[in-house]
Amino acid sequence: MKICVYGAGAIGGHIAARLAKGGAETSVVARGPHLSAIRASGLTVVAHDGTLHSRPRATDNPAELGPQDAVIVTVKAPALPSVAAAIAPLLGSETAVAFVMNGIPWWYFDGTAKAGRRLPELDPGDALRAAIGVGRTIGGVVYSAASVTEPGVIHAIAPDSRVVLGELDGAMTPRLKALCDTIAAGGIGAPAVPDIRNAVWAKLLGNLMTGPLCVLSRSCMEDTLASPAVRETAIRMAREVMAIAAALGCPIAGDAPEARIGRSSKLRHKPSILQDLEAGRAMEIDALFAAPLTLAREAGVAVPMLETMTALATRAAIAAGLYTPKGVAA
Ligand SMILES: NC(=O)C1=CN([C@@H]2O[C@H](COP(=O)(O)OP(=O)(O)OC[C@H]3O[C@@H](n4cnc5c(N)ncnc54)[C@H](OP(=O)(O)O)[C@@H]3O)[C@@H](O)[C@H]2O)C=CC1
Ligand SMILES: CC(C)(CO)C(=O)C(=O)O
Repeated sequence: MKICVYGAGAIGGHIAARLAKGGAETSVVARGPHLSAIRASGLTVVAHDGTLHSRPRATDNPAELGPQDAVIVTVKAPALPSVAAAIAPLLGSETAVAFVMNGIPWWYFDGTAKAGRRLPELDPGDALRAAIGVGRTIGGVVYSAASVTEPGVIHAIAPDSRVVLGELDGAMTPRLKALCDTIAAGGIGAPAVPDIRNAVWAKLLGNLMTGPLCVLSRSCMEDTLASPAVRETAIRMAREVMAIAAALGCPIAGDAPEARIGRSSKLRHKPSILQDLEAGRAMEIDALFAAPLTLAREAGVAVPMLETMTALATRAAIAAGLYTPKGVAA
């Protein structure tokens, strides 16, 4: 398959490395010093199962790459309008576009009975909807703990990295299977699921139970969760996320919050939203904090711990000049 990873940072770079390893015709859209390094020396990913080195075609100009079988979008949410503005040359009549990101996605209601509903802050001006369209779109989440440690070099430390993909209407289509198989050929899990919104909420659980706390502590998950009181707070936040997800018909299966927090507290990973704060990059407040709480309020689910912690973390983002409230999170 001919696949372009759009925004080959920590997550996209790791996925691109897996695609290349699995034999896909891989290209990346990147920019700045990271792009220069990939062009000069290739992409290096230090992963739990060894170091992957590949030389994908790399550019900041999608027109150089032309139409793809699939595009995997892995930018941070605030960069999505720039993707909408530039993605056209990558799209042929059959190109699928998978969004592999954290948070409530722009397409959340598409493929459901509430298909007309929008969360405008996630796709301002319907730019993605117009440029890409719902028909091309595949939903995705990723389990990973990755960072760009120097231009061209990514450390992906989680031993169980996986990409979960699903069609918006739950169909098990050939294009979905082909994309999952191609990613899996590179040595990471890539299950296709019939209930991608459940996967979105299951992943959000991880982001919401540690993200706000780590933003406040400015520390990695292990250090943040070292205190029993903080761990207890994280467990209460996890229970609140589970309550929202259940109320929305997307129950989160799997381990109890205690076990999840136990695993997180062993990771010396700074959540990507903290990486953004430290690097002075626009933060994914709308997708990770504001939109889930909007949905909680609409569903009538009380989430006092999440309200407090996300409000404080949002305030830190505003104070750092890395987030401008659009109404819902103010
Ligand atoms: N890092 C992690 O461990 C995890 C992250 N996630 C999620 O995955 C998604 C991606 O995160 P992550 O990989 O950490 O983010 P990164 O910032 O590491 O990667 C995004 C990359 O996209 C580039 N980019 C943005 N806009 C453009 C553009 N218009 N043209 C070219 N390149 C562009 C960025 O460049 P620049 O740096 O110049 O802005 C950056 O290199 C997010 O939704 C995140 O929440 C999910 C699980 C774990
Ligand atoms: C914290 C983690 C690894 C999982 O919740 C994540 O998704 C992130 O770094 O953004």
